[in-house]
Amino acid sequence: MASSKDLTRLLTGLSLVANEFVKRSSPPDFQTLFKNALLSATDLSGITKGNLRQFSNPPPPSSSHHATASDSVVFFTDHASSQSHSAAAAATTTTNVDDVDHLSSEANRRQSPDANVGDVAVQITEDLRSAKTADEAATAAEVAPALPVVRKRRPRERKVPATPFSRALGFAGLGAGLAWGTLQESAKRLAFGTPNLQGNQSAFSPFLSESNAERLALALCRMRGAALKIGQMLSIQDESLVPAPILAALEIVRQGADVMPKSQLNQVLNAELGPDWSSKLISFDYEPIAAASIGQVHQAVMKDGVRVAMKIQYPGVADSIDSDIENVKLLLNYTNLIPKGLYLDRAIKVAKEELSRECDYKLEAANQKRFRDLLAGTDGFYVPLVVDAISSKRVLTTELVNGIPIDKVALLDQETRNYIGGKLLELTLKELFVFQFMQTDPNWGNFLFDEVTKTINLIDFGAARDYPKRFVDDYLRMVLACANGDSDGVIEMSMRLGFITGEESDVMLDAHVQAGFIVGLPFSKPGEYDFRSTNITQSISHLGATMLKHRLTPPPDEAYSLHRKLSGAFLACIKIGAVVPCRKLLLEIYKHHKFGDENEILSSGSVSA
Ligand SMILES: Nc1ncnc2c1ncn2[C@@H]1O[C@H](COP(=O)(O)OP(=O)(O)OP(=O)(O)O)[C@@H](O)[C@H]1O
Repeated sequence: MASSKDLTRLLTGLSLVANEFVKRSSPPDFQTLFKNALLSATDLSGITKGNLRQFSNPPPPSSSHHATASDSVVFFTDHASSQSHSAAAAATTTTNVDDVDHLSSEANRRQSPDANVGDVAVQITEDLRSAKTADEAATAAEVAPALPVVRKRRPRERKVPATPFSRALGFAGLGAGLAWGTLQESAKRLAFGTPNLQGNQSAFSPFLSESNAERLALALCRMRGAALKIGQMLSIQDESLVPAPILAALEIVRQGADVMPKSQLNQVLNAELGPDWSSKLISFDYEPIAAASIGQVHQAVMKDGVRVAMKIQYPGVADSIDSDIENVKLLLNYTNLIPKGLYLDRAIKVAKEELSRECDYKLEAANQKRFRDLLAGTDGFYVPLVVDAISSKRVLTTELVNGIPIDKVALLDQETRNYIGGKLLELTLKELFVFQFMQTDPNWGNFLFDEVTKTINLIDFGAARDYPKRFVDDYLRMVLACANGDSDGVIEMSMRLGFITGEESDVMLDAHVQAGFIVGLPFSKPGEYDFRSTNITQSISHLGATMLKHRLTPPPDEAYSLHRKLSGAFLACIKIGAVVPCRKLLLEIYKHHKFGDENEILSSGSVSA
């Protein structure tokens, strides 16, 4: 029902604008302010405005460069400079000659000229929709729950709000828009009654209405940066736990952000790579293959003919991580949706650190090279090469790879899905327990399955981190205790790792141990674990509420990214309906693991296969 609390929310949203005024020593001129206010006002009425992408070709950057008249691809055809620039690129790049040769041959092997990732994914979805034979229909029915009906959004071209002020204003507009949506929904419920959705969904607050969820999603797509990243993290959730309208809105967020206009894109490229950046390329496609949370990705062809993906960071997002997250926190606070036991401040601190690392593409390049080395001898995985000569702190150029994103492999045959599920779990266990270095962003788009080579192409290493040896040793002991149903072992290791203090109530300890056993279930029995018939996520969510209520300490810092990744790996197996010999994979790791402190063995628990 419309209440004074809703009005307070509306005012809190608007007060963000006022706050920003007070904080700023030099307020913007009134014309800009008026324009921004208008933009926010437009957003209040649905936040759905924005120009659809229309790529008109600009005048060529110099006389030696030519734009095609037909589409978004611009060709740079200066032959003389092509040779010298190609040589310069080869000289400055840190990849060695073997790597460059390898890059060319790998690229030829992997890049089928006409197909791109999106096409394949769309094709699969189309196949599902148009299944005609009984077999196809049966397969479609089998995978149907794994593919929610998604409303496709046409990408909008909108400038990234790049200054702290324009970003704060965007959040203020969103805050006010959400409050307005809440008022509308409350009024609707007053007149027509609370909608009777399935399960307990009718109990959701009017804040979580369908229109508010969509409003939030579209605003995040326009803002991009840290806020969108958080939305995308939330979007990787089990369908059975999240109400359908919210899930649909989060899917919008997951599909990608709005697109930077060409002028803004060129500004970033010139500033990062110098005005002659195009001299290293044969062509550059101004239509992005993806608009992600922190940057958008474009295809280009290098002078040696190799196709590459250039990830170009949105301006201003790196400098506004702190303020973006504070604004998200403000929004969350006045929704009253955050339970106390979430220790939001701690989670926010960790998120800020992770996001600032992700904005440093030099760090990402280093992570990617490290993973490439670590996985060099492992069958079934491929990490694309980094092209240092066309990379900087805000631009990352890597070899272009093909593949179907993991969430879209549901229509492939069972054997292939089992293979992919097994490979994903093998990789996850290896990263943590063998490499002690993990890519912690479980976004399904980061794993591209190439059907021809049966290889999972891995991309996006911005969120990679090391785990200390002692943490890894104890975590492995804890996972084994969970798998073996050993409650003393779970409690002992959880205390050592900092998940509990030991002073918790019996209710909390019991919930903690039960949650551990549920997560350990796939590893508990010899043979194959069938992720198609699991209810891990539902069981955990019941215990989660108890744990949030009775928790005495936030989880250790390492746990945030780690648990995001582990649950991402499980959810991927559930989503694709894989059947995986989980215990065998775990015991294989355990058998070869060298514990740092050999004397300290797990108090109980067997390692029988
Ligand atoms: N080397 C590549 N080959 C093919 N496609 C790529 C490559 N690099 C990036 N992409 C495409 O661009 C998308 C976004 O790239 P990436 O995940 O690296 O960006 P990000 O900003 O870290 O994204 P996110 O917000 O998902 O974390 C990928 O999902 C993929 O579709």
